[in-house]
Amino acid sequence: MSAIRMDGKMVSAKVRGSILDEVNRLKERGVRPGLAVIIVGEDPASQVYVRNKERACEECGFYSEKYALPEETTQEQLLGLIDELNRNPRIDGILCQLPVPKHISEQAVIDAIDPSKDVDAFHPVNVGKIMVGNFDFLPCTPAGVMQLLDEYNIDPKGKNCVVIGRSNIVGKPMAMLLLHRHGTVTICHSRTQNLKEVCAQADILVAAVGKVDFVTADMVKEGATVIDVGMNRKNGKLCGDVCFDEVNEKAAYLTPVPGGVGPMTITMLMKNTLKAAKLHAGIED
Ligand SMILES: Nc1nc2c(c(=O)[nH]1)N[C@@H](CN(C=O)c1ccc(C(=O)N[C@@H](CCC(=O)O)C(=O)O)cc1)CN2
Repeated sequence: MSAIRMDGKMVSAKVRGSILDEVNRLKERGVRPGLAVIIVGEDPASQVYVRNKERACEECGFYSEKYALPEETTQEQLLGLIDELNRNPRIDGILCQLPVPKHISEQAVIDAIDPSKDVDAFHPVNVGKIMVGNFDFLPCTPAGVMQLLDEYNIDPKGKNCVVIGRSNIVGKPMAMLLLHRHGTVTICHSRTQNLKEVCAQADILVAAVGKVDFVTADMVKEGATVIDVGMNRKNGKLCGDVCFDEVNEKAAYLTPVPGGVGPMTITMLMKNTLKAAKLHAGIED
């Protein structure tokens, strides 16, 4: 039997609808969430993501500003812009699309964003808050995965959860969020021994590796939930880390690429921006 597809587009549309409702209510109190999106250089995939973030802002009734800076932008110039946006009261959320060009330090950019406007939740202050379980914002991709699990009534509590990948953006925070929900979590990476065996024990398997067809059916437990966070290209076509057709026959739940975690990432950004606006306006949840 084929796996149930976890439909990120459908869940996103639902969440964005409820965000728009809340934005309409906030309008009456003179509050409109504002997001500034910065992109440096011409990376084609980043341009697509930034365009989709602008569209999501429109859909949710947010105010937005986009800063498309040339590849040669210096780190000083970029930090100068972030400093201005930190002080701009119309802007509740700031993000710089990653990756940035090599001559710019990604960490310096992240560190420069006011933690109260860090809607990516990449700033060390927000990372620390997530560690202790007392956070304002959750990183968008892991938060999107958690929302998808909730929508399909998949509770990580007491389950074996395996995350493949240990990036600061996805792998590490993903593991933390599953742990907060009482999952028994293992993080795997390039030096993990017996990777196949470890993955095959997973009730919930999250692949965030960035390699085409990395997760094959023999790595998947019968009836598992498989979440594909990969964003790769095979013969020009977008695909994830999971060998979809074969894993589809073994898993109980599976996210497609495209249409799974990706749309959720942008929707969670909207959720964080709404939260930032409410925090700045002194409105409790
Ligand atoms: N500042 C940030 N940079 C990056 C982040 C991030 O969360 N913050 N994550 C990724 C890219 N990303 C968001 O920025 C992202 C990736 C993919 C998608 C998405 O919707 N994918 C679609 C397919 C889109 C396409 O046609 O290419 C899907 O999976 O259906 C959204 C956001 C790295 N950088």
